[in-house]
Amino acid sequence: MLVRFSTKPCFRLLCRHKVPAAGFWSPATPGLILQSTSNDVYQNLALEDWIHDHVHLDGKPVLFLWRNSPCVVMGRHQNPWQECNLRLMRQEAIKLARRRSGGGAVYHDMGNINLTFFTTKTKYDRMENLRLIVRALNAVQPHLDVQPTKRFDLLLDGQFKISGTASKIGRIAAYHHCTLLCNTDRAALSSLLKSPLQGIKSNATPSIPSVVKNLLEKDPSLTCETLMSAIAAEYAAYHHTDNHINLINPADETQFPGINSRVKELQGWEWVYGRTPKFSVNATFHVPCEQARLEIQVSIDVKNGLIETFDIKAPGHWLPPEIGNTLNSSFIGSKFCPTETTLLTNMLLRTCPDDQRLHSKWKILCEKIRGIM
Ligand SMILES: Nc1ncnc2c1ncn2[C@@H]1O[C@H](COP(=O)(O)OC(=O)CCCC[C@@H]2CCSS2)[C@@H](O)[C@H]1O
Repeated sequence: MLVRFSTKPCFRLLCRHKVPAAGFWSPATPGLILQSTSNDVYQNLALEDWIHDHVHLDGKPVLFLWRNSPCVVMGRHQNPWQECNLRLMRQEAIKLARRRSGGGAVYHDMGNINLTFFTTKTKYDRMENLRLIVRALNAVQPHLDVQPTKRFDLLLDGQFKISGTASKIGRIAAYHHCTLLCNTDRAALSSLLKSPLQGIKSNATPSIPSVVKNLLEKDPSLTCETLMSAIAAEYAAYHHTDNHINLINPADETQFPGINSRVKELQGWEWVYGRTPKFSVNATFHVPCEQARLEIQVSIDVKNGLIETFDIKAPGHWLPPEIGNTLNSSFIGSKFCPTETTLLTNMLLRTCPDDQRLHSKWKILCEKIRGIM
């Protein structure tokens, strides 16, 4: 498979808006294949949106190939507390991203390839793209049994999911992006995509869990690089275009003006957590009390990631009602987030009477509350 690499496609000739010139791009080429040099999920998602918003795709579809260091990418209308194990993600420094397309939450690492098919809205065709991937896979390994489903997943051997799809359709442009599991850490995938929380009520989009498999488990001689080259070659053949893979750096503000502010937005708490559809949590904790265990109930409403109502129900002999009320009202308006809860708790402890027993109860309670965030 002969795929040539080069680094500077010229976006000026492609763009709907004026951007600085860079490198080469033949306007006669009926398509373009790009590959990101970055493994940062926020930069790659920002580049997708940049291309969607700036590039003139009429008669020039674009295929963008990218891989990320370990992260979870949820859909635009999802609830991260419901979809993933946030505590584990923080512990392992796994990034969390919210994409602009809908659908469920997936895990990415360097063993997972992402493919984004950009077209005009009228040329948008997910099944055509998936069939192209299947042809590419069969060109590398004719014995692979891979089929697209009605949900636009790709299944290996009729049962194992190897690819999930999502898309964004704009006024003029559209993109279909999908994953391809080559050699992903499946243990990490399943532990990170499992929320330990019960008792969340929301209208957020739920993910549809599947049994997944890596293509390399089927054929250990495959590599992500071979598969990307095969897909690029098939894309070039199908679109009668050059099979150059143009390497691009999404951090390059001179090629992609405004990209860095898009990256910042995608990294921000307001986008990742604050865009979660309104939800409520009901949790029950047990706290030690003399030789017994007491039950404490907490109900929280969260809107835009901020606590809207907070109601803690604890036996009056354990937590004096006026302290419970202070806790309830002080949480209102703060972020549903453990760091913010720690700050709040420390501040409250400084203002409350110097009662060591109360302090320790308060700390236990706040630790439990942090545990659900
Ligand atoms: N990387 C990857 N690939 C395929 N399937 C996965 C992956 N990670 C997790 N899963 C499985 O899919 C379900 C969720 O399926 P569900 O159908 O709910 O969601 C999706 O498939 C969304 C795909 C989004 C693709 C985008 C392309 C570029 S940025 S992300 C999850 O619970 C796991 O069982």
